[in-house]
Amino acid sequence: MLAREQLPPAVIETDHLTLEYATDAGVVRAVEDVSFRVGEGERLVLLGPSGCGKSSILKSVAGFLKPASGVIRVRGTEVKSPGPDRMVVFQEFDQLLPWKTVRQNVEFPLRIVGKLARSEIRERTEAALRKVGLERVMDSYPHTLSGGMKQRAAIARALVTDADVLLMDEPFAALDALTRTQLQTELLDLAQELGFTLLFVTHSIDEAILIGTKLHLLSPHPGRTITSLDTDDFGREDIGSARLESLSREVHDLLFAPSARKDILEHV
Ligand SMILES: Nc1ncnc2c1ncn2[C@@H]1O[C@H](COP(=O)(O)OP(=O)(O)OP(=O)(O)O)[C@@H](O)[C@H]1O
Repeated sequence: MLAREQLPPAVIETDHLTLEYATDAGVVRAVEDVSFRVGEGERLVLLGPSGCGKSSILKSVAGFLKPASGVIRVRGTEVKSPGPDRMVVFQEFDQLLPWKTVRQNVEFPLRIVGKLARSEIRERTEAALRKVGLERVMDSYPHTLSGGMKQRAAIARALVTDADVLLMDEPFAALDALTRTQLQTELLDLAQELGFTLLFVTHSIDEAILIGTKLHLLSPHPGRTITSLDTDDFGREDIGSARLESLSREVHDLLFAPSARKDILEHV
């Protein structure tokens, strides 16, 4: 465990976050009293069963859902609305508009902001596409790209606004196992190369261990913190190893076998 002064500077912090939805049947509490901290360049994965509030937390960090209580800060400033510093990458990268080229898709957020000259939009778009290695397909349409290239385009679209915080909500959930593994690896390469800070949601334990430098485990509805785990020393070389399998089993028990929690938490 690092002393607080050795931790990388905080990028995202939630402090006793509680999230609720008003419905016709009354108030639904989705998340209760969840606190976590994501440092510069860290990848924190929110992991928990369906309905525990992972997407709600992501939405609230993005600025689309106001806390019922508690605070969210990004680089020390309270989040009150969406901002260009943090971008959401949705499932299967389906925010890419099929009728626009890769270049047009990536420049789209800059056009919406509407403050930049055409030449600057062009320069920034091309720089973002070069960063993710897509300069060759700038003028292609999304349906002609591989899954990996679509992911790169979606990330370029986030980076073009100078966002250095990416929020990803189960981006690989609907993909076949092989493509999923390939995209997980690509995401890790990009994260290392570009150094963005990542908040990632999944309900796959293996994916969480592979992608995350930290896991934040949530209990079933309403989501409360079970524990946080440091998984920085697990990487792609551990895929299929006994070490990863053993951690994966422990995480499974923490999530789904409350009776096992006490023993496990005593030695993690
Ligand atoms: N717009 C909404 N209105 C009312 N209730 C909602 C709304 N969105 C989510 N909820 C409820 O909040 C709880 C948490 O939902 P959320 O989608 O955040 O969970 P999740 O952990 O991301 O689930 P999954 O893994 O299935 O995507 C659920 O009980 C859900 O029914």
